Amino acid sequence: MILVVGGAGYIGSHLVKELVNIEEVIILDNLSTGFRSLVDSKAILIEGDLGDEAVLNDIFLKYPIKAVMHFAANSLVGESVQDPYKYYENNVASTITLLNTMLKHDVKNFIFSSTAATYGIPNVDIIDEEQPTNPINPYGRSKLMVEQILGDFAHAYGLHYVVLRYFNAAGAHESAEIGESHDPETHLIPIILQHLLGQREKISVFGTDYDTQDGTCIRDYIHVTDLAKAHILALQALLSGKKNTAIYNLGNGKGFSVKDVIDTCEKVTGVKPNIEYADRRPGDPARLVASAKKIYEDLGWKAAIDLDEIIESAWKWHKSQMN
Ligand SMILES: NC(=O)c1ccc[n+]([C@@H]2O[C@H](COP(=O)([O-])OP(=O)(O)OC[C@H]3O[C@@H](n4cnc5c(N)ncnc54)[C@H](O)[C@@H]3O)[C@@H](O)[C@H]2O)c1
Ligand SMILES: O=c1ccn([C@@H]2O[C@H](COP(=O)(O)OP(=O)(O)O[C@H]3O[C@H](CO)[C@H](O)[C@H](O)[C@H]3O)[C@@H](O)[C@H]2O)c(=O)[nH]1
Repeated sequence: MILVVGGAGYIGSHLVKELVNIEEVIILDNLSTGFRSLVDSKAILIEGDLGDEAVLNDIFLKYPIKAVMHFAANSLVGESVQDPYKYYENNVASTITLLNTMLKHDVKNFIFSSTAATYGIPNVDIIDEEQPTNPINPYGRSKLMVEQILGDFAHAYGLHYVVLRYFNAAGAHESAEIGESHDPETHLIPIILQHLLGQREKISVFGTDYDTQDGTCIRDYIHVTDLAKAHILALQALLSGKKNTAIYNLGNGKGFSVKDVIDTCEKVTGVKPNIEYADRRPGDPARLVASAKKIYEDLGWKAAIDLDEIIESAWKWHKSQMN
């Protein structure tokens, strides 16, 4: 049985949809940003907080948990600058409670959702895991702190872990039963699609004077189902003893500018957008593109879904939400 913390959220629910086919799944989620409706009916959902030791103890006593996959976090960069306590409390302190309780019950396999934000502003075009980590906001720092804690816990307590640093997660499940639901929504692709469905007046492009080909920021968009598959390979590597500790980037290895993404959305949907060119959003690096070579070499994982398909899947989901 696998415990998925934050399994009612966007990325966690997509992982659960794949994982229920091969393992029994129990989800712990406080539904602060997640939704009961995203949870697969084959999984057990416990509504509770990951910082609540009593709830965690009950779970580890009652269920034979082999591994924990930890998606739960607050993850809005701007909010983390305004309210760092919330981020260090939920993303770091509560994660320590989770790790400590796991270890007390002799559960030693852990998969952690980290982020490209741990790299800060990189000075290379393609980022591999050897690049220095230098996060520029409390959100990125909270994730890097947990990565460092995992290293120390592995050394001292024999914890086995895989850290997955996602670049820009996007898209929806092929069934269109689940997809990206954040409230408020801050991510580029859902914002564009909501606009094209008439739910927003316009799209604001944040910054046109970056040192990139068309002046807008470049990102590496990765489909949630590709992310889910990487988690399953990481889980199998931990459970089989093939890997004890590892850090991997998860991305497509291809960069698309904000303008490229808007153009692709227009092509996929056939709807013309209303675009406003606005100032830069604070804290945005000009370019974040992954090298995911390491996880390919170690576990054979490679992203399979390209930007057109990512947007097609997201469009299908957003249209289904209109009804
Ligand atoms: N979305 C992205 O592009 C992206 C990129 C890099 C990393 N990440 C990381 O991936 C993870 C999942 O992101 P997401 O976009 O699915 O976010 P999300 O907000 O949709 O999901 C997070 C889930 O965790 C739950 N949660 C939060 N705090 C909790 C707590 N204290 N106890 C129990 N449950 C709690 C929420 O209710 C929600 O269901 C996060 O850790 C995030 O930092 C996301
Ligand atoms: O309305 C919008 C929304 C976004 N953007 C731009 O589109 C790009 C992508 O922005 P997103 O908000 O979709 O994604 P981020 O790259 O900011 O953030 C993602 O990557 C980060 C790592 O850098 C974190 O991990 C975070 O959780 C994750 O969502 C950025 O240049 C942003 O400025 C716009 O121009 N207009």
